[in-house]
Amino acid sequence: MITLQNVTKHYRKKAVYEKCSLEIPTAGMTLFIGQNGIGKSTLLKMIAGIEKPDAGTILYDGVQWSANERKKRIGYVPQEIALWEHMTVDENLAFFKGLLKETIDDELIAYYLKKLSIEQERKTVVKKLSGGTQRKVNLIIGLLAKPTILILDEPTVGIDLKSRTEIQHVLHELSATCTVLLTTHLLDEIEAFTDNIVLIGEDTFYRDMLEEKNIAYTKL
Ligand SMILES: Nc1ncnc2c1ncn2[C@@H]1O[C@H](COP(=O)(O)OP(=O)(O)OP(=O)(O)O)[C@@H](O)[C@H]1O
Repeated sequence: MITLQNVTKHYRKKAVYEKCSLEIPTAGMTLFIGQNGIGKSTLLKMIAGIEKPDAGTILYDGVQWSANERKKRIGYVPQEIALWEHMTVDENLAFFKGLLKETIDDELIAYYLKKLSIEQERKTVVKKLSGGTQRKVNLIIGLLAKPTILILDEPTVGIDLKSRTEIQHVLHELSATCTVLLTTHLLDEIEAFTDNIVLIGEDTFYRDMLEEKNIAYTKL
């Protein structure tokens, strides 16, 4: 269980979270949904340890993790592409592997490249790849450290249906052994990943939509 206890986060005068508490199961996949600007990315960044809450505590299976533990155990895949664009896919993978102490082995990397249909692109420089392919490489980078928690901020934004399906399959598979947390604005993803949905904010559109589709959710 990932537990948020009385978490408060402000940006200048804007209160994004005010004494918020939430329990997120570590089994399976959790989707965070809600309108633009409501605080989904902020929440994921706080769980990943990239942003610090102003007050409150985040516990991982009942304990607080040090910055080092979070770095070791949490894979974070940002919304924006975080790759070296003048380097090839293989060079990027080697570079990011080099920053880590323990990583997944090359066979597993080859497995993900194949599952995501990008094994032909290994020698291509990133700037020549489509946005969708870059996003897939971004995802594999997030998996390199063998995370026990994988956090993805809109992992399938702006990519075609086939690629989205491939990413969804990989995430489903991963969620059997790893906690997967992600944000999405896509209805088909909300319907496909109904393990655990957290609705952020008060907008009734989302609540009505989930209730109409009979999808259970937790409110934050
Ligand atoms: N570094 C920052 N400095 C100042 N304000 C910020 C910062 N990061 C986020 N915010 C503000 O905090 C609020 C929540 O932002 P956040 O990015 O978490 O929302 P979101 O739900 O992920 O949005 P979207 O769906 O558009 O990605 C927004 O009002 C945003 O402008």
